[in-house]
Amino acid sequence: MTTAIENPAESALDPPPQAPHDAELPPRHVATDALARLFRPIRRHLVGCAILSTLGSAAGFAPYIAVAEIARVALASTELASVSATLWTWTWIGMIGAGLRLVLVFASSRLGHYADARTLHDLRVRMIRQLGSLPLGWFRASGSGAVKKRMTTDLEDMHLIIAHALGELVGAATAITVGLGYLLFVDWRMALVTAGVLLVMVVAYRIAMRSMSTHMNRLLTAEERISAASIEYADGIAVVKAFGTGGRILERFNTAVRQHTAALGAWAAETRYSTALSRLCSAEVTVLGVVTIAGLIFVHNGHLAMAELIPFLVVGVGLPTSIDPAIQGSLGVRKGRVAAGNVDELLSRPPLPEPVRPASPQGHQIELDRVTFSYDGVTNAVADVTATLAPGTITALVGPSGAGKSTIASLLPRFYDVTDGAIRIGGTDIRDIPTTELLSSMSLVFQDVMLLRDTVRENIRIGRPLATDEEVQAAARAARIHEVITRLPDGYDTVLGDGGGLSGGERQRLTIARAILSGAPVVILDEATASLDPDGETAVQAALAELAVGKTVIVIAHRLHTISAADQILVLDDGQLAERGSHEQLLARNGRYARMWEAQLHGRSA
Ligand SMILES: Nc1ncnc2c1ncn2[C@@H]1O[C@H](COP(=O)(O)OP(=O)(O)OP(=O)(O)O)[C@@H](O)[C@H]1O
Repeated sequence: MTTAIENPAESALDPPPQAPHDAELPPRHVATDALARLFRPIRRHLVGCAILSTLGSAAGFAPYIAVAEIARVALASTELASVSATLWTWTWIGMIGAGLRLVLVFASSRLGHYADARTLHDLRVRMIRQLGSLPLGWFRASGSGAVKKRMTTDLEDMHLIIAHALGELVGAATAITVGLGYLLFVDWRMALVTAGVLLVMVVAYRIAMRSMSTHMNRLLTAEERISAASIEYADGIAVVKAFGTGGRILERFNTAVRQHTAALGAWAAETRYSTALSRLCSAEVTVLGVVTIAGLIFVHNGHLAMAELIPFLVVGVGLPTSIDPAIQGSLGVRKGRVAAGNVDELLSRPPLPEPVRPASPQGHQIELDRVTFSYDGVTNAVADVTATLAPGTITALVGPSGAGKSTIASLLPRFYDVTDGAIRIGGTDIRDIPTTELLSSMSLVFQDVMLLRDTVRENIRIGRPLATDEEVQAAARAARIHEVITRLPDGYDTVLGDGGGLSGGERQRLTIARAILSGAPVVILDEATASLDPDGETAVQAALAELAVGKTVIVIAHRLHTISAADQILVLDDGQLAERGSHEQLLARNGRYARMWEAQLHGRSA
C-alpha cells in the first residue's frame, strides 16, 4: 500500500522529507547486495556520473570563492591598481568555474540518464520475461497490486537513484566539503563555528527521523484501516443504504481516523523541537546571524581581519542550501535500495521448470497418482490423493472449505508443482509437457471471471484467435449467451469493462463460450459460489453440459445438487480423499457426502 504519511509538523515547520519506512525495508545488506547486482552493468557509468558531478559541484563553488576573494583582496588593499591582476585572475576563475559547472553537471546528468534508460530497459525486459516464466500460483499468492508496484513504483525509485539521487548526493557532499575546506583555509576557528551550526542541524534532523520509524507502524495500521473501511463502505453501499448498516462501518472508519490523528499528533509532539531546530539551523538567516556575531567578536578581539569575514558571509551562508539536496539525495538512494531489493527478489525467483525432454500427452485421461502438495513445506494442503479422470466424464471435487479442492484444481495447470506423487495427462507427467502445450490443452473457468477491456467478440475469441465470427456466435449459442449479447448496445462489438453490463451468471456463460470455442480437451471449472436466479442457474447448467461433451471435466462444486449427475464425485476432507463414487453410491454409503447432502437439503452447512 502506498502511504501519504508525512512528518506531522510539516504544515507548520516544513520538516525533513519522508524516508522509506521500516515496514517496507528488506534487511539492509540484502538490499545493498541487490543494488550492487542490478547496477553491475552500468557501474562505470555511475562512477563517471559521480566523478563529473563532483567536479561540476567543485567548479560551481569557484564563483562564490572568487567573489569572496575579490572582496577580501579589495578590502585588504589600500590601492586597487596594485591588486588589479589578482582581481582579474579571480574574476576569470569565477567565470570559468561557472561555465565548467554547467558543462560538467550537464554531462553528469546525461550520463546518468543514459545509464538509467539502459538499465530500466533491460530490467523491464527481464522482468516481463521473468513474469512469463513464474508459476501462476505466485501471481495468485502475490496479487496484481504487488506485481504492478514492482513494474512501476519500484522501477521509478530506481530511476530516481540512477538519474538524480546519486548525482545530487555526490554534488551536495562535494559542495559542503569544498566550501568547508575553503573556510578552514581562510580561518579555522570561524570555519568550526559555521560547521557547528550545520552539525546541530544534521543531529536535530536525525533525531526527528529516528522517531518517525517508531510511529510509522501505528500510522500505517491506521491508514490501512481507513482505507479498508472506505472500500467496504463504497463496495457495500447498496446494502448499507438498503439495510441502514452503514453505522458500524462508519464507526470503524471514525475510529481509524481518530487513531491516525492520535498517532500523527503523538509524532508531531515528539518531534516538534527537533524539527524546529533542524529547520532553524538550515535557514540562511541563522547561519548569517551566527557567523556575523561570531565574526565581529573575533574581529573585535583581534583574531580575525575584517576582510577575512567576507568569505564566511558569502560562502558560509550559502552552505545550508547544499544540505537539503544532500538529504534528498540520501533518501533517494535509500528508497532506490529498497526498490532494488524488491526487483531483485522478483528476478531471482525460480521460474516454473520447463521439461528437459518435452513429451506430448497421448489422449486426455488424467491420473492423480498419490498427489501431495504443501504451500509452506510444513502442512499438506493435499495428501496422497489418487484418482483417474476418464475423457468424456465429469469429476466433481466436493468437501468443506479448506479441504483442498482449489489446490487440486490449481495443480493441474501447474500453478504449483506437486510436492510428492505425480499428475499425468494422457500417460505423460504434466511436468514433461511444455507449459504452453499444457495450458492450451485446458480451459479454466474460474469464479473470478476474467474479462478483458475489449469487445465481446474478442473476449470469446481469446481461446482461439483465428476463429471466424460464425464460430464465435456458434460458441455463444452453445453457451446460452447469444441472445444476451444481441441485446447489448453494439451486440458482439460492445466493449466490456470490468464485466460491466453483464450479470455474474452471464459473465460465467461468456467464459464458458470462450472455453467451448477453444475446444481444449480438459476443462477445469470452479462453480460459482453465489446463487444465481433459477433461470440463470438453468442457463449456466445447460452451457456447462454443452462444454462437457467429450471432454475431461473437473468441477469444484459448492452446491451438491448441481453435480449430482457427475460421473464420479471425490469427497475431500482436510486434504485427503475421504470418499469417492457416484451420487447414488455415496448416498447409499451414508457417510460424509450423505451428511453434506442432507445438510444442504435442509439449508445447513455440513
Ligand atoms: N496460496 C496459499 N498459500 C498458503 N496456503 C493456502 C493457499 N491457498 C490455500 N491454502 C491452504 O490450503 C488448504 C486447502 O485450501 P483450498 O483453497 O484448496 O481449499 P478449498 O477446499 O478449495 O476451500 P474453499 O471451498 O474455501 O475454496 C487450506 O488449509 C488453505 O488455508
